[in-house]
Parts: sequence; C-alpha cells; structure tokens
Amino acid sequence: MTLPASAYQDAAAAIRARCDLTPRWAIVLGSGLGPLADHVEVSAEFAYEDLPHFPRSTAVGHAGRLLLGRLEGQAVVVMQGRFHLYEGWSPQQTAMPIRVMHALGARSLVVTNAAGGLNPQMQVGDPMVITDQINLMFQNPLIGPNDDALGPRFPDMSQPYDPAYGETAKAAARRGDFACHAGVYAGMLGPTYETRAEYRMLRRLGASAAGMSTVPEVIAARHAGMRVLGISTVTNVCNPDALGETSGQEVVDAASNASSKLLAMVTAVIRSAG
Ligand SMILES: O=P(O)(O)O[C@@H]1C[C@H](O)[C@@H](CO)O1
Ligand code: HPA
Repeated sequence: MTLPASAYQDAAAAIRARCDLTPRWAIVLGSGLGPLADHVEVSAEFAYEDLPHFPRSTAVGHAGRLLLGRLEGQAVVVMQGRFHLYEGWSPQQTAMPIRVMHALGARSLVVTNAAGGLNPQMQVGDPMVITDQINLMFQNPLIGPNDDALGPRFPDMSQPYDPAYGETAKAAARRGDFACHAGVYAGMLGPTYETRAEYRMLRRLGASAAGMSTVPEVIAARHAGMRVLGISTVTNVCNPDALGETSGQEVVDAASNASSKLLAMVTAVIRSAG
C-alpha cells in the first residue's frame, strides 16, 4: 500500500496533540520483549489503531501500543510491537513508525528482535549486539519518491549500527556476567523459519543471526541520520546438522525469559548517552 507523503507527519501531529514530551530515544521492542516497557514511566499511551496511517499489530507477542515517557530519566518513545513484511505490510508501512518517532524528536534508535542463532557458540537466551545487516528481504522502504527533507536519495550504509552504543551494551553484559555475542543480522522475509539448507547458506554468507524484521527500520533510521543500537535475542539455535523444530510461541517465550539481559544493556546505553 502506498502511504501519502504526509503520513508520518500526520501521525506525529496526532501524538503531539496529546503529549508534549520530546523523546530523545526511540525504542522498538521485538517479539516477547514487550515487558521491557514496564520499566518506562509512561506519560501517554496510544493504541496503533488510534493513530492515523499506522498499521495494526498482528504478530504474536506484539501488543500494538506506542508509549511516551521516561526510561532512566531519558525521554523515550517506545513501540510495544512492530510491523513485519510477512504480515502483509509494505516496506514503507513497516518503516513508517521510525519516521514518526524521528519527527517527534528522537535522534537515536534502539531496535530489538528475536532471532535464530547461527553461530555455534550461541545458546537460547543469549543477546547479540548487531554489528551489521544483510537485506535478504529484497525489499526496501526507500523505494519510491525520496523525501529530501528527511535524507538523501542514496543513503550510505557503511556503518548502520553505532559502534560506541554496541561497546556500551557489551560492557553492560560483562558487568552483568552473562554471555553476549556480536554479529551480522540477516533479515529474511518469513513467515517460514529457514530450512537446513537456508541456515547453512546464511552461515556461509557471514550471518550470525536470522530474523524477520529490523532491516527496513534500520534503513529508514539511517536515511534520517539516526544513530542505531541493535540487539537480537537468540530464541532458537540453528544448527543445520542437528536442527530441531521451532514455533512462534517458543520464540516469544525464549525472548521473554531473556528480557532482563536486554533491559540491562539498553538502559546502560541510554544512561551513558545521557
Ligand atoms: O519482531 P521480531 O523480529 O522480534 O519477531 C521475530 C521474527 C518473527 O516475527 C517472529 C518469528 O518467530 O519473531
Ligand atoms: O530462526 C529464525 N529465523 C528467522 N526469524 C526468526 N525469528 C526467531 N527465530 C528465527
């Protein structure tokens, strides 16, 4: 579906009409990670269905709420649930909330997701700081007329994820004494999980985690010049030579069980950038 050029400004105006907080940080909570929002001192809350042009959350483990408030004293806007291409939304729709949060004032973005762990050292529940991404969705939210006021026609993607944010997140994991990996996120279209042959291919391509989100959001964020921290939670181990079955519920449960690690890392970064 094509969105009107003013879609993100319309949604931002509807939010501003009810809440004058200017968020510094935008946070996207992935599958099963919604409970992180319990730590936000909430000033205003919006159901996605009440916001103009916003898609509806249909994915399991995604509440479908936008919150404005404070986390660690910092003004934040939090997406409790995101949009995926596999739900039938267009790349523009999946990325539109990033532009809304940017229009509200956010200049840094935290993206979180549940992902399959391709690196043999990974265990369920381990976080992975995303260092780079591979767009295997073969779709891009910037297709179509470029909004020059937002960013360039041909955005640079040499460093989509901010190394300083990543180092701070890894330091928080060391302090918390839990395993934390760093690696490349492969964005897949879904909704099928990958076959053994596909997991094998992803390893050979240099990916450490496979997921079904994040890539369009990070493209939109970098287009607008936002600094990005990305963290995956490993919810299933993808060993092509001994692959077990995976279900959506298992993924959500594994991500929820690991959410305290994610909270420690995200709050450390937000605090340090204070
Ligand atoms: O929104 P995220 O990327 O956390 O969701 C992941 C990918 C799929 O939506 C789902 C698959 O289990 O979890
Ligand atoms: O193994 C996976 N592949 C793709 N997306 C995922 N989301 C959680 N686990 C996976």
